[in-house]
Amino acid sequence: MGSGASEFVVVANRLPVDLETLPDGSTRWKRSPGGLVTALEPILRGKSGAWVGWPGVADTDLGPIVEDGIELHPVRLSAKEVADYYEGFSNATLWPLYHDVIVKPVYDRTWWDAYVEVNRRFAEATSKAAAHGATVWIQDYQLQLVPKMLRMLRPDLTIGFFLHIPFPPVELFMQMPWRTEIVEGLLGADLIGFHLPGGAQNFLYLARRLAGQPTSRGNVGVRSKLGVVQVGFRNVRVGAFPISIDSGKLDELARTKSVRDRAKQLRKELGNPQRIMLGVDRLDYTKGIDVRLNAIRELLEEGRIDPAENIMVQLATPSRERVESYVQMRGDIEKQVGRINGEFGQVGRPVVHYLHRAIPREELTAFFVAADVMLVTPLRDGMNLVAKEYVACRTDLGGALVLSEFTGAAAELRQAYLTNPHDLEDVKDSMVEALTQDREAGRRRMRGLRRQVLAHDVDRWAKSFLSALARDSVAGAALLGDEVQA
Ligand SMILES: Nc1nc2c(ncn2[C@@H]2O[C@H](COP(=O)(O)OP(=O)(O)O)[C@@H](O)[C@H]2O)c(=O)[nH]1
Ligand SMILES: O=P(O)(O)OC[C@H]1O[C@H](O[C@H]2O[C@H](CO)[C@@H](O)[C@H](O)[C@H]2O)[C@H](O)[C@@H](O)[C@@H]1O
Repeated sequence: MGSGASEFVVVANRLPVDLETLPDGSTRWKRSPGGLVTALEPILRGKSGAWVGWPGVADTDLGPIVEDGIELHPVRLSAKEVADYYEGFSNATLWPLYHDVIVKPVYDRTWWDAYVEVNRRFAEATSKAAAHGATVWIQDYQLQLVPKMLRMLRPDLTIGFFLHIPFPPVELFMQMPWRTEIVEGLLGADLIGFHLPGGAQNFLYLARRLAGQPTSRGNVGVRSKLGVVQVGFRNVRVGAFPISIDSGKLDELARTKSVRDRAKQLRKELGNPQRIMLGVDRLDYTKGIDVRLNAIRELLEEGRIDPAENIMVQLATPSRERVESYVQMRGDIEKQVGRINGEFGQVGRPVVHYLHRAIPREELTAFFVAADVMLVTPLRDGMNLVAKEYVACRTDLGGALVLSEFTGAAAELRQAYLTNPHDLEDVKDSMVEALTQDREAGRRRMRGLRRQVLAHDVDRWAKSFLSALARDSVAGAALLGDEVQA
């Protein structure tokens, strides 16, 4: 297969923009949801590379286009492939399996066939876009077979892979009927990145057990002490690179007069309550939106918070709306919101303000600035960029972050009010602590959080991964890894 022109290629299930069809039949590009796009878009813009991905709608044939300075290579998916590969295998098999089986994963052989087929198409499209000797960075669980497929097509490429969601413990991963194929697919990369050392360790163990490859045994560090898997003559390195946000840019945006004025106005529109709690999530069962709503309801029932003075705003971006577990969860959450407002709200003064739509970035920033307590309560989350965004927006050192221990972000944001989302009493106590925190103590916590988020931004994440990828794999392994043992 011939080579293309791009020296640096990002490959992700989604392009950074989705093609949207308007009611009059015309189309326009709209930013894709989720943290992966938030993180990668600024990096690619700075590198004039290419992005291979799905435009978000089925059965659309599009040639390469340039959008906002990024060369986009759309990959076509049929409606059946969207159902089987994206909604099915990616989001009803892998997503729940990798998120602690919060929902039972479905193992369907036709979905697996579609996953293989679509991964092959992504590998072929990437092979066409990448120049000889280019660096290719493959993203996330939807494309775990692409590294091996691409290496077979293009042995000249340097291939990195990053997993944005947790990599599960061996006991759970072993459920997967195609577990060996997935591990071998990933081993096609030169460097495999995870958010946390735990994910990297889980993978090393499985590479030994399922692929039968010798691996290093020592602990993997954060951006250091990479693990190594020996695959024939190749050394595949494995490491932890916690992702982040463009903290400087968000800090700047949060300081603008328009955002600060809008934050004040939002407080007024919400009835100037003493405390505003905020949740911002894709509407996903991993995010623990139900956990925080249950906690609020019980706190109200117990009289520990006053509904006239403590309100909550939940911004929920629509997500994976045709996947059964998402349909059901939306119904459950909307019922919970209705119940709380029915029991504790007043006419014109609900306790929970719930919006099911995407909010423009500037408006979202104003919500972060306006909120006294940010509620981030996932049952499991790879990282959770929202937690970091809230911190970056608190230029005034105000606010408090309640953060689930089961997010990747909790490993870095130690001054948050950390909580176990499986323990409702603990969540309630953390919320009350955050709502009633002493001003000075709160400022100290926020100062510590901001130090972490501003020093470790998305640029540092990308540079740490890409510079490790650039290091010669043999010499790099000797320098960075532990001794390799069978
Ligand atoms: N502009 C905008 N961004 C949103 C909205 N809801 C969530 N996001 C962004 O989507 C990203 C979510 O990332 P993360 O918390 O890591 O969770 P993920 O959805 O699982 O990727 C963050 O950058 C959020 O700011 C919204 O309504 N509007
Ligand atoms: O593309 P969708 O199916 O609409 O889903 C949106 C994205 O969700 C996931 O995001 C993850 O990546 C974030 C950045 O690393 C991380 O902070 C978060 O914890 C993850 O859940 C998913 O991994 C992406 O592939 C999706 O595009």
